[in-house]
Amino acid sequence: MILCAQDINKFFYTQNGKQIEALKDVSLSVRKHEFVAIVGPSGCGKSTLLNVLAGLYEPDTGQVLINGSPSRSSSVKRGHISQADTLLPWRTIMENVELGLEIRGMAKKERREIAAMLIKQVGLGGFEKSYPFELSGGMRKRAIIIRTLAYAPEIIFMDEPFVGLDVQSRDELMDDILKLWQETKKTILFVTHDLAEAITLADRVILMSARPATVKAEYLVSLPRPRSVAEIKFTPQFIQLHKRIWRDLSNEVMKSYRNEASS
Ligand SMILES: Nc1ncnc2c1ncn2[C@@H]1O[C@H](COP(=O)(O)OP(=O)(O)OP(=O)(O)O)[C@@H](O)[C@H]1O
Repeated sequence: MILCAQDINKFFYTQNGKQIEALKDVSLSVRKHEFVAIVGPSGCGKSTLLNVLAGLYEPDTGQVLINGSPSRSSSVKRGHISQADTLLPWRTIMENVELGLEIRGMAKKERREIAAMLIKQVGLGGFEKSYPFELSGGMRKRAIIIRTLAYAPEIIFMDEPFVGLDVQSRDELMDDILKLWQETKKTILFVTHDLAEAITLADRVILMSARPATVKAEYLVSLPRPRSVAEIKFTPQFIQLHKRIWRDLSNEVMKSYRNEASS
C-alpha cells in the first residue's frame, strides 16, 4: 500500500462557533499505481478528505500514512491539482510547465527537455511561448496537469480538475489523463461529483456517505484498459456498474437533502 488512512475524523468550526463534522471514522487504503476515484453527495466532505490524505489538513483524530510515514512528514513526492486555474499569468506555457523543476533547482536545459516532451504529449506543441490567457480552458488544464507530472510525483491528488470545462474539452482531457496514467502509472486519487467520470478513469470507486462523510461502499472497475472516453460509456459493463453505484449514491444524496432540511 502506498497510502493508508485509519479512523480519520475531521471537524470544522464556523464563525459563530458551530461545529461541523466533516469526516467520521474514515479508513481506506490505496495501492501503488492505483487510480482511485472518490464520489459522494455535494458538500459531504470529499475535498476535505483529499486534503487530509494529501497532508494539507491535519485530521482531528486518526492518521494518514504514505509509504509507512505520516503524510505530513513523508518524503514521497506528491502533486496536487485543484479546481482552480493555478497557471502563473506572467509566465509562458513552457515557463509554467517547468516551474516545479525550476524550484527544485534543475538546470534550464534539462527542465526544458522534460517540459517540451510533456507539452508535445498532450498536444500543446506550438503553444510553448504563449501566455495562459491565449489558451482555452481545456488547454490551460492540460498545462496544469503536465506541470504536476513534470516533477514526477509518485502520488497525485486531483480535486475536480474538470470543473468549468465544456463537455468536449472534459472528454479530451480525460483521454489525456488515461493516456498519461497508462504511460506513467502514477498513483492517483481523484475527487469528483460526476459518477461517469469516476468509472471512466478509475480502477476503484469509493462512495462517501452524506455528511459526516464515511466510506459507504467501494466498487472495483474491471473495465479493460486502454479505455476510450467516447466508447466506454456505451459498454454493457459500464452501464451496469453506473446503475449500481448511482442507486447507492442517490440514497446518500437524498439523506444529504434531508439532513439539510432538518438543520
Ligand atoms: N475551511 C473550512 N471551514 C469551515 N467549514 C468547512 C471548511 N472546509 C469545508 N468545510 C465544510 O465541511 C463540509 C465538507 O466540505 P467539502 O468541501 O469537503 O465537501 P465536498 O464534498 O468536497 O463538497 P462539493 O462536492 O460541493 O465540492 C461542508 O459542510 C463545508 O461547509
